[in-house]
Amino acid sequence: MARKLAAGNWKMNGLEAALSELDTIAAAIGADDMPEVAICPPFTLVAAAAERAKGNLAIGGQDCHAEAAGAHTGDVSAEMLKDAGATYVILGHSERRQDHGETDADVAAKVQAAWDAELSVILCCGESLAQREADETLDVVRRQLDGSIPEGATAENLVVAYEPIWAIGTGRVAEPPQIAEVHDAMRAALRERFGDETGKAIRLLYGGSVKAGNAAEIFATSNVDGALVGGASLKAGDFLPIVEALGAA
Ligand SMILES: O=C(CO)COP(=O)(O)O
Repeated sequence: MARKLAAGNWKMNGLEAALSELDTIAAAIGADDMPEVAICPPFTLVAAAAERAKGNLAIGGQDCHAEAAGAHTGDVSAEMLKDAGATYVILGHSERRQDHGETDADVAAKVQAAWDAELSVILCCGESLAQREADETLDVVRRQLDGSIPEGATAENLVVAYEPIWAIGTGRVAEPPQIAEVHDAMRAALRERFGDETGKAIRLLYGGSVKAGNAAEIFATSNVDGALVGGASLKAGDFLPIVEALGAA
């Protein structure tokens, strides 16, 4: 079974001083028996973070353009992330889908660009509160997976993160049975589409108000191979207990 993954998404947070948190995280996770740990800082810190991670810690971007280069003011390509030292990129986060109108087709094009640049993708999906209340969760997630993942997924180039929008930054974490229902369905969909071996090995992360206090319960849930952590990844003191809980799970 693939190594579990604890990934931190710093979102639009972090000035140079935040790299001291990254140093603390990188120093703490040297041991081989720890899960894999990735931090995805804002673009401005990717190169410095990769330099300071010293190979203990994977570094990722939070988005990339679908094209490799060109006249796209303000955008960053997958190849540029790779060049800066990133090995991961988060794509299809609900904040990008909402703030920038990204569709599943847009996300799929970005995933392909990331793969072309040999980055591993952390692909996000998840329903809104209205969709959950309308009992559409499994359909929404299935549609996002079908539409956002191109052919050619492997356990090395893809990680899928289930992040219910109503649980992001709200302190309202999904209940383990709710997480299990979606993760089991995602696992089945991936096995159906990419074959048993690949579908079983693609890591599935839960994201949405993961904290030290709820991490153990989440990591004990069916088909949860790690977490994508927002707010609690900004401070080493908040993030490391989550990493330890994953190691112990
Ligand atoms: O969106 C998230 C990670 O990508 C989750 O954010 P929070 O952990 O702050 O709820």
